[in-house]
Amino acid sequence: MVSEQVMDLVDKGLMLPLMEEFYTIQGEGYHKGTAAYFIRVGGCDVGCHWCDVKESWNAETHPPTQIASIVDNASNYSDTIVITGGEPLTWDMGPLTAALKEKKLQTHIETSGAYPFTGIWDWICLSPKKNKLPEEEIYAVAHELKVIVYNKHDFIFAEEQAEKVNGKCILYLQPEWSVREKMVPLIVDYVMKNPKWKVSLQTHKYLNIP
Ligand SMILES: C[S@@+](CC[C@H](N)C(=O)[O-])C[C@H]1O[C@@H](n2cnc3c(N)ncnc32)[C@H](O)[C@@H]1O
Ligand SMILES: Nc1nc2[nH]cc(C(=O)O)c2c(=O)[nH]1
Ligand code: SF4
Ligand SMILES: [Mg+2]
Repeated sequence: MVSEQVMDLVDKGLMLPLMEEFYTIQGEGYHKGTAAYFIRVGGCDVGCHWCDVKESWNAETHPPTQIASIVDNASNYSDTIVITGGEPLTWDMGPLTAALKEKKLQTHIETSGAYPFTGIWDWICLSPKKNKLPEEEIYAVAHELKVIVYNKHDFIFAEEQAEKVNGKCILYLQPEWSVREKMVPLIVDYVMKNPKWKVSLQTHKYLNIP
């Protein structure tokens, strides 16, 4: 049981349910290939059936952790900190990102955008989900749009989402891992026909790193 005091600190974003942290190479999207420290925050209600981190969903299984200790630790590893989850925007990202910025660290987020936008971010990767669409405000500030392609309808969904993002946003199609053999040829063909899109692969899975 978590005390009411801890629940209040989590509500304020001063503590966060921390699932795991690891220093690795960003595998996906625009910053692919760049060393970064990942902070995976528990809690997600979006429910993607193909989610590759379902253990993250239940916030109660991840210990509420003081943001000061998360930041002190992260600053030992890298100048670039990727906040992921779970769905990080489940929580108020304001205090965590303010503390990271105070240490002059680059703040990146991986998000579905399904909850209100909070935090100070140097890079926003928006990966929208059909079952819980992004809140409107994130489309104007996203730096990259990364649509997961599980079936052919996802190309239509990708175009709908591309209509909504700002003009500078870089557009990626990323195969859902379990169907990659089937979807990669379709994505390659689609990108050659529609070159405003780029291919993103989960390169960390090919490299056998976290
Ligand atoms: C696990 S999610 C956590 C962050 C946030 N909840 C989100 O979905 O953006 C991190 C990234 O992995 C992608 N992802 C999750 N499962 C995947 C899978 N099976 N194949 C390809 N990409 C996947 C998500 O779309 C997202 O871009
Ligand atoms: N190496 C590596 N790159 C990633 N990019 C996004 C990830 C995520 O799960 O959010 C991820 C991840 O889990 N590992
Ligand atoms: S939104 Fe992200 S963490 Fe949540 S179920 Fe979907 S892929 Fe997994
Ligand atoms: Mg991942």
